[in-house]
Amino acid sequence: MSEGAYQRLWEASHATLEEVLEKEPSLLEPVPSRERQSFQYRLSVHYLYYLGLLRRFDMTYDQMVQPQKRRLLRRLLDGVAGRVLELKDELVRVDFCEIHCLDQVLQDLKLTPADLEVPIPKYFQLEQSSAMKARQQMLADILSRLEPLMSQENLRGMSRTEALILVQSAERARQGRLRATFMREIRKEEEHDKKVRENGRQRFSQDQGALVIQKVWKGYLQRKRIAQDRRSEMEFIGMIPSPNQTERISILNQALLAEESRRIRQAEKEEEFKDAIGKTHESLTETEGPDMKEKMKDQIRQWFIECHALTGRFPDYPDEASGGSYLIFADKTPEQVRLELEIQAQENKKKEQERSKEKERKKKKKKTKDEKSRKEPDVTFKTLPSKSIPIINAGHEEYTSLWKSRYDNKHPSQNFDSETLREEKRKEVEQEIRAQVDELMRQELKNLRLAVDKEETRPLKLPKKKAAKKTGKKKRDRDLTADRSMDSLFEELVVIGLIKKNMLVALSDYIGDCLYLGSTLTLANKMPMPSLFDIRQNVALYGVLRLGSHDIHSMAPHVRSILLVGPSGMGKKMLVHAVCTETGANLFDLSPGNVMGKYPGKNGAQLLVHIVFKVAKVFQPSVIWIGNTEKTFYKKIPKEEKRMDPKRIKKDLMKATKQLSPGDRVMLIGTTDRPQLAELKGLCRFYERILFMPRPDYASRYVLWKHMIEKRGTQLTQSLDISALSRVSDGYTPGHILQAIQSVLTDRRLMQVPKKPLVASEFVGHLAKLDPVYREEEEILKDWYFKTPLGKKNMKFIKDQQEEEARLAKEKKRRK
Ligand SMILES: Nc1ncnc2c1ncn2[C@@H]1O[C@H](COP(=O)(O)OP(=O)(O)OP(=O)(O)O)[C@@H](O)[C@H]1O
Repeated sequence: MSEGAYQRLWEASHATLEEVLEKEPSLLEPVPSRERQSFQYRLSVHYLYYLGLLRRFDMTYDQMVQPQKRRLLRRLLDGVAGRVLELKDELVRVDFCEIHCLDQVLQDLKLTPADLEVPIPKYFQLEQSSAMKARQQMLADILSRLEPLMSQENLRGMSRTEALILVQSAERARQGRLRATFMREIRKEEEHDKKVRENGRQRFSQDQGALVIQKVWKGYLQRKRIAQDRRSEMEFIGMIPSPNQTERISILNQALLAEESRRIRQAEKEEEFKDAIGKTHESLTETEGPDMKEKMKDQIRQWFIECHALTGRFPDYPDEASGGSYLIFADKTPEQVRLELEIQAQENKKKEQERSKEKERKKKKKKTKDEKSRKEPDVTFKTLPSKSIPIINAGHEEYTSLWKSRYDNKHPSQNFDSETLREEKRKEVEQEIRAQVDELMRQELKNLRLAVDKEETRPLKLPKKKAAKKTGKKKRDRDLTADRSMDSLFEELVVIGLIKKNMLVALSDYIGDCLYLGSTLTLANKMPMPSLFDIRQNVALYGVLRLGSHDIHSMAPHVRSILLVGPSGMGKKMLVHAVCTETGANLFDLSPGNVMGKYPGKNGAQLLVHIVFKVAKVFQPSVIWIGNTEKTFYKKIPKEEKRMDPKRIKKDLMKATKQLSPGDRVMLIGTTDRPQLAELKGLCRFYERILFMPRPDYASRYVLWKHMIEKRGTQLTQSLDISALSRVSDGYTPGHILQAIQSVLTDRRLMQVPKKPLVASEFVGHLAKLDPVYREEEEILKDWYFKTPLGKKNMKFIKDQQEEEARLAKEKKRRK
């Protein structure tokens, strides 16, 4: 695609954005609880629109070359991502759960399930800072240094006798196998001879023989032709993929190459632009600077004189904090400026008085409100004020005023626009020169006062520094490792095994299809369970988008920790690794098993948590993974685990997590398959979001089988009934499915596939050897989930709804 194509895409996105922004204020109006459904519908529509915008802005930002436009696009992209996260939070508040059935909205907007996918901005990986890359290199270096040591530890010596026995048994096995093959062949020959002797040879005439051969050959040819016709028809109607993959792959490769070459051009143009920024700044300072300086001085002098003529005294010079002499240039008379300054001082005083009064008033109000709410629960829905909308608005305005109505929009240039750059830089230079002029003019004003009014120096009004808040914040915690460098702490954590190298796996590798009938199930009063697709989206929203960019993190509602709950093999660990891969985050492993014995002693746990959080914050983004997190929150520690002391770090962990603030890109991810063993309150208080992962449904199992088999390098054929496999694998997790595939598709079997196609029955035997997720286990997990705060709310909401429906039905009956 060309620069023009991306320009058109950008224009189309802004047309949609304008529509959405117009409707934004309507979401802020409170809506009574009975209109919950329509409110949820409006929220969903906005959510889907913003998701689409995020996808398009990401594509345009990734491929557009013009550096000034890219800067604006980046702001818009981050703003829209922030808004998506805000809307997700709103949806959770309205739906009382982490999954949202958007199938109906999807249909109404004429979108496809692929539009529900949360796009991960490509710049997360492409624009990783040099510091992040250096850190990854450092980790690789340390690990490579440790590797020989570890492999030496693992290498167990072998005695001479043991080695001899091993070699002898291998040799005997080889000879045995040879002899067996030899004997089998002899036996076969004997059997064949015996048969010939018994039956005697069948005699055919020449014609009969020719007939037999023709029959067999023609039958074979016809069968082959029919299979070919059938295959090409299926390909034609799109039921099976075309075997000519090379053509498809070469087209894809070409597209990828074109994208890559645009990225290279981006880097070149960015370099040029950076050069131009410096040069423009210099040239403006040299050419226009002196003029600007003189003009400013004249204007300020004029102001001094006018003020003196009007009020009989020289004015106070505005201090630096309030913008210096810039205040005078904002189209105001000197009198107005002076008055404003005085009024401002008075207002500040008033505000402080009012604030203290308001606090008292609020306290009283809260009391009465509490009493009221106890009497009549009145639920209303409205969205919270957004942090990202002002940023999106500003970006949209900049686009409209600067880029929308350009004459060259049809064939836009990839070069930067020097006029726009000069305009921007002029403002900057003006500010710098104003600061210098202010300094000079303050001195001049002092001299004038002395010479004209014989006035000694007036005390300069310094803005009062806000008194440090006494209430609330306690003293900052003591730094236990103040004398250590960050690099040495990092190295220590790697050596000790608390920082690990994450497995490279993309979030898109977490396979799973979405639930297509969510709304229908809800209408039938059946609670839809999260699909693997929902889980992937939630991890993208809570984990990846928040950690990937500092700007998005500080804009989005703050989430410090998430908990993944599901049976073993559901891919919890895989998701943790995927978050690290997509965002380039460090992986800290604070699982109880891994923490055991590290930093022992009374204050060891405190030191451990302190170092981990310190390094995680400095080298952000970071993921702190707590596997088997139920152990850290055990209700009762089992006897056999007492030695491990799994709750050792709990207190310090909770304290340190609370201290994470917006902008600290550190996320705690807990994983567990037995949450019922932990104390519910502590676990739910610690983890802000809980994502429940039940076993996969039919649709997900279907795509899992298909993808996993294809990933092993085989083409699916008609002989393999994936649908049947998906049916019989009900109750099995993706981990089980993967295990079954790995056991069947050995290298040997893969080589045989062209001659002997795969069939479903091959997999069933291996699957049957594995233990599925039993109904009881799943019921326990579900029961646990409905005891969590959000689960409880959900249950209550459904119960209320059912009661309401029953009441309405009764009333209807009575009326009849
Ligand atoms: N949705 C999925 N798509 C592709 N692969 C998956 C999926 N879910 C799980 N897997 C694969 O299944 C295997 C098991 O997953 P993983 O170890 O992450 O599960 P887990 O839930 O953490 O298990 P445990 O609770 O036993 O630690 C991994 O190899 C993972 O790659």
